[in-house]
Amino acid sequence: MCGILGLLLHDPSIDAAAEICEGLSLLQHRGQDACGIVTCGPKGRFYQCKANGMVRDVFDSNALSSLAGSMGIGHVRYPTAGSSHHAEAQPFYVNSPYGIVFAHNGNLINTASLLHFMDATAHRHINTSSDSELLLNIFADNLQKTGKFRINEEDIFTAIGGLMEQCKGAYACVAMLAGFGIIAFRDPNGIRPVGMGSRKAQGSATGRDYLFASESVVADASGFGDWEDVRPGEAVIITRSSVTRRVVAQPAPFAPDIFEYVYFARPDSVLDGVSVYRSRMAMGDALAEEVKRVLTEKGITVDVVIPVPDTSRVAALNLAQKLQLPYREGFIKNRYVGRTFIMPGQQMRRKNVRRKLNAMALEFANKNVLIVDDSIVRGTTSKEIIQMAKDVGAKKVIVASCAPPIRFSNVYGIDMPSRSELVAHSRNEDAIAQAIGADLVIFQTLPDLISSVRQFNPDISQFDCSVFTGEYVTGGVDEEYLSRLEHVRAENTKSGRANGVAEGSDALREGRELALGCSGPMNGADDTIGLHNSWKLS
Ligand SMILES: O=P(O)(O)OC[C@H]1O[C@H](OP(=O)(O)OP(=O)(O)O)[C@H](O)[C@@H]1O
Ligand SMILES: NC(=O)CC[C@H](N)C(=O)O
Ligand SMILES: [Mg+2]
Repeated sequence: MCGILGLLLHDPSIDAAAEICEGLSLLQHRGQDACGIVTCGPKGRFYQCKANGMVRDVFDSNALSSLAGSMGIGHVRYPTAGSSHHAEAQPFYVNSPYGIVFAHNGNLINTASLLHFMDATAHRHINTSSDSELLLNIFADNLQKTGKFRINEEDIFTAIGGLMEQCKGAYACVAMLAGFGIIAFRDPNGIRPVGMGSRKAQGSATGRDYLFASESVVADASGFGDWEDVRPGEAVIITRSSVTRRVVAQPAPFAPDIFEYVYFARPDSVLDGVSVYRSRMAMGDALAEEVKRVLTEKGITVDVVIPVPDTSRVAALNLAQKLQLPYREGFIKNRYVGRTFIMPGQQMRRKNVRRKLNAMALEFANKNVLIVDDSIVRGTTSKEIIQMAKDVGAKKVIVASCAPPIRFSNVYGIDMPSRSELVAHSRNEDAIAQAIGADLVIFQTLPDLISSVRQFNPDISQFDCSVFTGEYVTGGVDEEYLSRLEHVRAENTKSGRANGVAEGSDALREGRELALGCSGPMNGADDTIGLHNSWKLS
């Protein structure tokens, strides 16, 4: 998952960079590997700063002060395609036509054919293995076809409509055209979120500032109101004089990814009209019923409910209240360690669960504990914390998951391409419990998960639940595709090790070279591309 952001301030004399940076820090939970900002300043010039690292590490006041201009876009990255090389940090830039910068959340599934089209027909060079660079070049190629000296909104809608015909997969995107404005669009199934808000501009009676962001939390924090989701298949173009929006895609089923509500999004965000917080409370309520049923059936009693910080807290509290059981924060989280699931490499993830969570013996000793987590994916977290709970004297450890068993690859922006790394793949519940060392594991049912979210917006008729069902709403993901994906991941893991590259290092992201090939960046660092870099790329 990545976070995207676009900002256009009404007053051209105010710089947007500091506020974009603030916004990106509110989206940090969506991507910890790399981040970047590009602004557009006087004479339509772009100024960029992007690098590997967290927002607080990449941007300091010097970097921000050299990002001139009252409009800009930003990105936090969690790679799913290509590698984690800094050359794939976003936003991406192309100088032709018009000067475009671009940032993407999601993942394309037809990169191989798009790459061939770029090479054989469009004759555009793709310099990295990132699917986002490819997406940008499809957009640029479509704009180029207008052949115009200056373009207008109609041309942009046509270009994005064309892109939506060509590109398959998940994409929520923001773009900026030099001296023109900012643009957001969302794939026809609306798999990934992006919304927009506005506020009264400082010192102006009628002027307004505009924001695009992956999540509404950014709008809340910076005083933007009138939050609205960009609709599936819709493009929104904001210039200093107008806001124009249009659905440019052929109708397709609206299917936002349900995993945003389970894990990815911040609880204080509202996505597609659903409060993430409320949906997690509902997940806890529904899971309580399932836990009660299973515990009664098995004749097991539980003494205490313990959440796995952070994401499961909301659901665990509701579950405990529903079951009238004590709720205890038995695991204390080191606030300086980020999310472990989105860290690169299994070794790093495993090590960081231990660094991040500490079990308080007092809350575990001689008790039957019910540990609640939002999801069990690779089982990295559960395996470690169950051992920790046992080490401090827990009698029985039962694990309850707010999500059903995850048995299938994600191809829409979560880095889970290979089924074999999922602990629930080819395992029933007893085998999962055994694999993670639990006495019992209880999963939410899929209908209960869906109704926990859908009850807050019945207009959402379906969700992308592919990680639970293996059904992919975009089509184009068959056994051959998935096997190839798994093969590529296995090969890359092997070759990374063979080259002596440490797991989790910059040079290796297991298996992310899907379809785009492995051509490295031509120039090593992006400061050769003609932008005004405020920061030397690491
Ligand atoms: O089974 P796994 O592969 O371990 O993945 C699932 C775990 O990873 C996530 O936690 P993470 O530490 O990323 O974030 P959080 O602090 O927001 O819970 C998620 O909340 C689960 O705890
Ligand atoms: N998680 C995402 O949204 C990733 C975006 C893009 N596919 C990349 O790898 O950079
Ligand atoms: Mg967690």
